[in-house]
Amino acid sequence: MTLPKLNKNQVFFGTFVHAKHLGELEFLHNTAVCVDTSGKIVAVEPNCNQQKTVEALYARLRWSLEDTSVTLGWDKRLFFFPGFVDTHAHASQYPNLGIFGKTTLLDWLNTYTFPTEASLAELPKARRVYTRCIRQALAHGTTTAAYYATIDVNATNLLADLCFSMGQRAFVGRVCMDHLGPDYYRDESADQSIAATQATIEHIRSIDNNFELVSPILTPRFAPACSSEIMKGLSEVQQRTQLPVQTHISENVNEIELVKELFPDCKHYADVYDTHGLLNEKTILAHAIHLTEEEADLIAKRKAKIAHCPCSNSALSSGVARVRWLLEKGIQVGLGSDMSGGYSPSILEAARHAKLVSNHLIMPGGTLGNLSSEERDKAKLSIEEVLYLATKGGAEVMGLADKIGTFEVGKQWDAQLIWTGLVPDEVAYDDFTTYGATDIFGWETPDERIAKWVFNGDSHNVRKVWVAGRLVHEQLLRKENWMDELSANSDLDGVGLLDD
Ligand SMILES: Nc1nc2[nH]cnc2c(=O)[nH]1
Ligand SMILES: [Zn+2]
Repeated sequence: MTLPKLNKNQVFFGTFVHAKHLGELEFLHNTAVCVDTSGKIVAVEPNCNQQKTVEALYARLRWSLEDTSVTLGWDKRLFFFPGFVDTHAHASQYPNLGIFGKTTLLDWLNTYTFPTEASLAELPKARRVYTRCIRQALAHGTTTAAYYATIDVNATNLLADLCFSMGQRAFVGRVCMDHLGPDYYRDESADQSIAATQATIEHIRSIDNNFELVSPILTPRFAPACSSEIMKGLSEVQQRTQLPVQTHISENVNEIELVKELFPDCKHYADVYDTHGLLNEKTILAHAIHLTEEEADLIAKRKAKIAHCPCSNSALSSGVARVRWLLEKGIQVGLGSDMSGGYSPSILEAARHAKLVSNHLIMPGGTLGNLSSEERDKAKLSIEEVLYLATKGGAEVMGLADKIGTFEVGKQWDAQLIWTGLVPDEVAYDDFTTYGATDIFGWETPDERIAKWVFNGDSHNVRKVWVAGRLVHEQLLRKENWMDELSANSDLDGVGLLDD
């Protein structure tokens, strides 16, 4: 199968905001973005508030009004933003979002994670979980995600099917782990694990021949859960297929000790992946918190990428990754929700958290607290920088920078239409209307509006979402009578939530 063509060309009018370079947001006002039937941007035209510019644009493209569908975003509460890229998410852990107690990585895996992942071998349950996971990700503006599924081939294939049918761009990985995991959740052998991975690759090829929307990704869970044989086997598959690879690195201090014990001949954690042929420009490494200088230099040399997962790193008290340090070494960095080490499906949440933990790093008592004040200011990430990581940075990490991440001719229309409430001139104290959590009064500068969205925005602000030109999410406005509806349907899930 391949993606069917759209039946119309499309033009989007309004304000477009994107980050073409680290630390810079570009605002394109009064602009039209034209998208052809393959979902590709073919023109980005300024001054389109003028009729004659629009007419000339249609003439140049040889498009007629009848063959073109139009989305108007002229309202000053609206702007288009590139779809978010989640470079690290465990779709199979979605039902556990927010559930982690006081655990840290290794006991969290055994207590919450492995039992949940194992339970998804039951396909109706997997369908329910994966459908909600994708729906929520799209509703939060995530147009592309690198997903871990489970060790189960059928459930992993189902995740790929759902991404394709719900229209999310995704890498889907069947988790490989033949070591240390519990008896009930472990591959039987390296050979079985590689054969199962191969089965998922073939399945994804059968639904998306050229991996246009959904691609397999080789997924050794992390070094402690993988034998040398499994890692070597996956490296051979990669050399044959050129597929991307995802895994974890240097997330937790106990995990690092375990890696030292298990691989005594390797110099360090990064060297484990390197000596097994898994450290290269197609590798996405999640976390990378406690890397040594030597490891970071090796990662930079191999051009491997890093998924920064600040919500997870805070939730599991893993530590704070030194993002500025990684970027200055020339390593490409994106953001990951790391559901459900992370508590939220939202990459906007990851972006704001990335900003805040970069502040924590340099506070007195923080890891870099002894730096000079000039160096400390430099280590902090700005809003413009975290929005870059959430979009173009993520695209680079996934090897998709030529396709997504910004609004430029030649890229795919992967976008979200953001709405920020505008408080009316007159508000009464007994008016209970809210305009989302981002109250815009109208006097804010464009940068300030973006800052308010980054710190208080959520899925309520995401009006529409497109992937490859296709509308994949549209916000349904809340019905006024939802309370009546709940009491009329008292068997609805969740109604008695507070009773027991
Ligand atoms: N955060 C996180 N780290 C891991 N390391 C190995 N497996 C996992 C996982 O599922 N989540
Ligand atoms: Zn993870």
